[in-house]
Amino acid sequence: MKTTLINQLPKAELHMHIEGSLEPELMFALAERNGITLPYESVDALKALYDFNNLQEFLDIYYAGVSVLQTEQDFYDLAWAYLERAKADHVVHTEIFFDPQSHTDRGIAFDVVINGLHQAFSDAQQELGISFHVIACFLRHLPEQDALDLYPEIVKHRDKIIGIGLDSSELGHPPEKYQQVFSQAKKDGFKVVAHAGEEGPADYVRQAIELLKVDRIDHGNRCLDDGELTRQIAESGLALTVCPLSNLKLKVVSDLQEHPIKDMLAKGLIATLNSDDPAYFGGYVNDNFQQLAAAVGLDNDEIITLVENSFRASFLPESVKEAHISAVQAFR
Ligand SMILES: Nc1ncnc2[nH]cnc12
Ligand SMILES: [Zn+2]
Repeated sequence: MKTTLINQLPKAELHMHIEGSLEPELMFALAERNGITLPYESVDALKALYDFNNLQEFLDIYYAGVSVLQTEQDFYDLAWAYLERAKADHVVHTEIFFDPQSHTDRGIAFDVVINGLHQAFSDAQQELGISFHVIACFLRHLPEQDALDLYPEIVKHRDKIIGIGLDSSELGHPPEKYQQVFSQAKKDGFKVVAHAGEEGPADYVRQAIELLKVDRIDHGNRCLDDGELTRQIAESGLALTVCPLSNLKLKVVSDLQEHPIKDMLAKGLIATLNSDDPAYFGGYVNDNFQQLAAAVGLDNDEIITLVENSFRASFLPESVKEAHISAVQAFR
């Protein structure tokens, strides 16, 4: 049974926005705790809005939702809720994104955000046995100067942050816009990743690789439009963090049966499966595996390869990666 295999496999999750794990029930609870009135009548009224035609329609709701996150405890509770779900899905390592500007731009101190998140992840490492890395993403719809202004805060917390990323509205905001801050981060020894080729063209994927020198590509679906680029990515071993239910909900694919995951694997790409914004897209990582497996007919070998890839593509030390990969190989 695929469901049993998927549930039992120890896995890493490499593309999950912590703000995108804010379930409607927690949003309402935090709103009440902080004396905030949400512009939605009820949890059900909010959920009814989770019907998106594109990335921007989702982002508008996602940025409105973060208004309830005010204190260190709020960020702790948000992260802890995700970690309990991750544990249930047998996630043993997670590399999560957060969007600092979505908080600092409304007056929440960077320290409040990172300290709350870090405490939850440290506690989870002890109590739930889940290791973690944290990646701070810049919002690409904002000017690069805003990212440069924020960057010293990230450096100040470099003991808690492994890398920087690039997310938000992709079309019209190509990776080339962010070369300065990415080259500085690279020089400073941070890992660098970028969302590319989710809605944007294959050329944005090429820019992320050549201009930002990314260590991993988030989404990357549209690289498939360019055969030569796809071959280069496969040859270089650069991994893609693919998010099937996100692709479906944001209409990157019109039907899960049309998801290009098999094509990606057949072309030698190191693809991984992830939940992106699970509270908004209808499923955590195992739901992504299960629904995709059912839709495109993934066999056991392909499922195991995708899980092996999750460790291979992680920023864990090589020896730790190898130990996780051996544990996964035992399922072959
Ligand atoms: N899927 C996604 N694409 C771009 N930015 C995001 N921020 C949160 N989820 C995102
Ligand atoms: Zn994402």
